[in-house]
Parts: sequence; structure tokens; C-alpha cells
Amino acid sequence: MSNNKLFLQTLNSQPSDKVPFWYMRQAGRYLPEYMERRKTAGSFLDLCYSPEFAVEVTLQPLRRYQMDAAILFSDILVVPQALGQHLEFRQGEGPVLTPVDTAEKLALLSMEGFHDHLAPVYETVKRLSTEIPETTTLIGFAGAPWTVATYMVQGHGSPDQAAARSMAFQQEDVFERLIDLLITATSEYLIRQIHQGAEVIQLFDTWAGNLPDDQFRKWAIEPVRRIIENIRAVDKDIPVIGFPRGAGCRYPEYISETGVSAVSIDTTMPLEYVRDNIQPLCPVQGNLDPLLLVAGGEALEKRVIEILDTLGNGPFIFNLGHGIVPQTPPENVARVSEIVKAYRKK
Ligand SMILES: Cc1c2[nH]c(c1CCC(=O)O)Cc1[nH]c(c(CCC(=O)O)c1C)Cc1[nH]c(c(CCC(=O)O)c1C)Cc1[nH]c(c(C)c1CCC(=O)O)C2
Repeated sequence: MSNNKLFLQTLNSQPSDKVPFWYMRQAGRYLPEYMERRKTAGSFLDLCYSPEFAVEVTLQPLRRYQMDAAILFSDILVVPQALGQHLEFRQGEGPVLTPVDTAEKLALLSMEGFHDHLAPVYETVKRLSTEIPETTTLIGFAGAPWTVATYMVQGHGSPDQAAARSMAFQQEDVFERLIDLLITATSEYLIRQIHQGAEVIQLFDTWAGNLPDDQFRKWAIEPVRRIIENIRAVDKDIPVIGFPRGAGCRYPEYISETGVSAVSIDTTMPLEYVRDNIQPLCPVQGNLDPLLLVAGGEALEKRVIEILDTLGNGPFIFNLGHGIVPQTPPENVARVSEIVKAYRKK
């Protein structure tokens, strides 16, 4: 293992006096150089399927802020697209898919052609593994099955994920087959990323928090447990960061049941609770509010220090509690990055 990588050291709970950092959605529309690239690349999905562009936009934030980790530039919804579901990203509207809400529509999806469709993503990972700086860790990722299913069933984003939650109650057998397909597809997708050079995997479960407790176990914990089992059968040491956003007091159960190596903590989690109840279980990552990063000023600096002082003495990766938003001033990201880089554990 390359022990000159602070990020990997921290994930392995090895002591260090510095705190590694990166930001969810660190590549994207808040950067003028991203917008410039996007103009020539065509649509957002074209950017995801062009290794040349995807490598370039992955590297853009690193040049500005020297994060400890680079995350593959892609999207969680390339998986349903590779399974045969129609997907577009409409300007100002986000993702639009043809809903998969019946057994008949589910039967149209398959693993045939799956890896061919995703070949450009694998190529991007391969190129990144040699192009990122030596001390930077490469993160591969996928959406967790529950969150991906919420978009697949509803056909677009929604505040309450009602279509998927209803389907899980009303057509449980069909919904379970959809989740099983996603477990297989996601495991294979991540194994390929690992083979091409991804050193850490993050599983994004953005909508996990909306599930009642028994459903949380069934659709957020169990699928992630199975994916981790599958990928560790191939690479027994691969670190996996879980992000069950909104899990609240269910974080400890999520950690012990899924086998994640670390968790990403959303903005709502109280720092002292995390320090006392979660950090003893595994390294944590988080949890600055992306909207405070937009607001900037003294309140931002104060909160960054508060997070570092509370969590910095255990294994900790500085990050946001959710992704960077497009209106974020790049100079605020620069300021926070400087504070974290200069910080030393006491
Ligand atoms: C739910 C989800 C999606 N995608 C993702 C999630 C889980 C994390 C989260 O909750 O933010 C994850 C994601 N999406 C993107 C990345 C790339 C890596 C990174 O820099 O973090 C990652 C890790 C790029 C993206 N994914 C998207 C963009 C913006 C596309 C553009 O350039 O117009 C980027 C850079 C689009 C996207 N993709 C998705 C939505 C709902 C949208 C539209 C909303 C929006 O526009 O921000 C699905």
C-alpha cells in the first residue's frame, strides 16, 4: 500500500497530524473552467462518456485546491442507462428517465451490453490512476441501489421518493428484483473500476434517510452489505465509504451491518454525537453545509475550525455534508482548503 497517501492512511486509522480533505461534487458548475469544457463537450452525459474530457474535469479542482482525493467524474445514473433505461439530463430540470414501475418494464433491462456501455468510464479511471498526483487517492463510486432505484422508478428526482417507496410496499417482489439487479450491476461496475485503478470506493445513498427503520434495513443496509461482500471477494482490502444521507441515529447500525470502512456524515449530524458514537466505530468524513460554503465569511471559517477541533483528533476526512452547489464562489473553496491544509492535530 502506498503509505505516502494521507487519505489512505486516515481510512486505515493510522495516526497523522494532518487532516485530509476533498469535496463531494468537487468537479462541476461552480468552476468557470468546467463550464468552458462543458461548452465544447456537448451535453453532461457526453462529458461523462468522453475519457479525455472526464479526466480533464476530474483534474480541474485538484489544480486549484490540491485535495487529497480525486473522484472519478461520472454520474450515479450511468448504471441504469447501461442496463437499457432511457436517460437524459435536461437543462435546469436534472435527470429524466423512462420510469421502470412494472414487472414488464423491469424485464426490458439486462446486463447485456452493460460493460460495453460503461467502457469509456473504465478508461477514464485507468487514465486517472496514472495522471493524478502521486500523493492523491483515486475514488471510484456508484449510487447505492436504493437511491438509484428512486430515480429509476419515478423517472426523475423528487423530494419524497414517493414512487419507489410506494412500489416497495405495493409490488415488493418486483421492487426486490430491481434491487437485486442493481446489486449485481453495481458490484460488477465497481469491480471493474477497482481493476482499472480506483483505490477507494464511495457509495452514495442520498435518499436513505427517508426510509422507515425496517425498510432502511431492507433497502439501504442489505444491498450495500451485499455489494461490499461482492467487491471484497475480489479485493479483500478495498476501503469503502458509505454515505447513507439522513441516516441519523441509524449510522452505527449501518456501519456494523454493512461492513463499510468509513462513513460520510451529512450536514444534520451533531459533531459531538459523531465524535462520541460514530468515530469510535470507524473513520468519518464530513460535514460542512454546502450552503455555508456559498455564504462564506467569518461564519464559514468558524464552523470549519469547529468541525476540525471536534472531529480532528480521531480518524477524520474533511468534506461537505452534501455536494457543492453551482453558485459556490471558488474563492470560498480556496479559503476552506487553506484552513484545512494548515490545520495540525493537537
Ligand atoms: C443523486 C445523485 C446524482 N448524481 C450523484 C448523486 C449522489 C450524490 C448527491 O446526492 O449529490 C453523484 C455524482 N454526480 C456527479 C458526480 C461526480 C464527481 C464529483 O465531482 O463529486 C457524482 C459523485 C456529477 C454531476 N452530476 C450532475 C452534474 C451537473 C451536470 C451539469 O454539468 O449540468 C454533475 C457535475 C447532474 C445530476 N446528477 C444527479 C442529479 C439529481 C443531477 C441534477 C442536479 C444537478 O444538476 O446538480 C444524480
